[in-house]
Amino acid sequence: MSGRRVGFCLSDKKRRRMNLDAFAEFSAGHGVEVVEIDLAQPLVTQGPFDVIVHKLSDVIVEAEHDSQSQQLLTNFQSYVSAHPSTVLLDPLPAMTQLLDRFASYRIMSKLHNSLRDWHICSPPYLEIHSSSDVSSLQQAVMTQGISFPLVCKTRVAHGSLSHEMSLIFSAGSLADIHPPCVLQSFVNHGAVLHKVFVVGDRHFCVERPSLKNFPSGPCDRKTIFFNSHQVSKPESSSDLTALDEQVPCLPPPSSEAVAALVRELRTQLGMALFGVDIIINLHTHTLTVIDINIFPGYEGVPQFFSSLLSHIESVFNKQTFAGPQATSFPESAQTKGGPSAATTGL
Ligand SMILES: Nc1ncnc2c1ncn2[C@@H]1O[C@H](COP(=O)(O)OP(=O)(O)OP(=O)(O)O)[C@@H](O)[C@H]1O
Ligand SMILES: O=P(O)(O)O[C@H]1[C@H](O)[C@H](O)[C@H](OP(=O)(O)O)[C@@H](OP(=O)(O)O)[C@@H]1O
Ligand SMILES: [Mg+2]
Repeated sequence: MSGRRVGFCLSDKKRRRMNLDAFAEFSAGHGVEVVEIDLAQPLVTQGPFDVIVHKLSDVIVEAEHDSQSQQLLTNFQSYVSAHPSTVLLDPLPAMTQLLDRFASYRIMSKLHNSLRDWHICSPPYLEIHSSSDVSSLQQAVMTQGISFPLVCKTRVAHGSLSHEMSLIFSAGSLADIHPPCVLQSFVNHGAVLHKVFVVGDRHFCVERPSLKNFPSGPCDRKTIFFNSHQVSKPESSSDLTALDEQVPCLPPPSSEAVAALVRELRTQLGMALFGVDIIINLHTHTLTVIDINIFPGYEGVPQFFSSLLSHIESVFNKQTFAGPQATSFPESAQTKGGPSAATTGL
């Protein structure tokens, strides 16, 4: 793959979290040059690029209200429009939709239809666009079939504020929400989260800590405010994740069902780099999708670098054989997962 150039456009935090320097070294060993793109400088003087890998979520969200960020985004979009043979991982419209929980939860809510045979669903949820009185909220919650406890999450699905959420136990506590937000029925799942990390046509399942079980139904308990990064990171351990009583161990989600889910989401989203958070309903054993993330951290996936480079190379091959407009990716052979991650064929 000599002479191939891959541009990366990441925040400093994301660049460090991903260890881009190590990926650049790894890629150089395969004849692929990794170039860090400076959004503040003209891209045309930094290119050309065969592929651009980016996580512009910061810029996209800030561009809503900041002219400088809007200019950076416009510069980027102008370059991409002027260079149609440069493949974006992932396309901006696809990424933008996942920055809005209203949009991503609409996609999740359709899964039980498209994946009916696999008994895959997502919890009932309600979009709260603006503030209203508690009795109207209570009525809307009941009409939508949202059960208590429920989880309140910000509409914006990216950045530190997006991980601040709350567990609400009764109608009276609906006064604690701050619209715009979503209210999603809480599902008891034994404090185990299954993170599915997708890289092109491969995916890896990683178990993580998760919120513990709570008694179903409304109860007179104060709202619990928490940050999701205190709950479901590999090292997360708190009163919120420690089960109050032992429950039977649930089997992990079937690899066939996860493969069907990933196939469906890849088609729906048109993306190659995303994460899906799955829990298993303690009572029905239903595979329940609670979240979708763009370009996640892939922590616990030792095959991330090789899978990302393999996917980038599949894009190169597609470009070579099908001309510069090609952007869909071939299925590729699977490799066995590492000790902490499992891959299943698609
Ligand atoms: N409907 C739900 N039922 C049960 N637990 C839930 C539900 N929604 C969220 N949780 C718990 O809260 C945690 C964070 O939720 P979610 O993944 O939506 O937040 P997030 O900030 O988007 O997370 P991240 O971006 O880190 O994946 C989950 O890992 C899970 O432990
Ligand atoms: O853009 P943000 O900060 O929302 O991206 C998060 C993402 O939402 C997930 O929280 C990632 O965690 P995992 O799903 O566990 O991979 C975060 O990855 P991290 O490695 O930075 O914790 C993203 O930052
Ligand atoms: Mg999540």
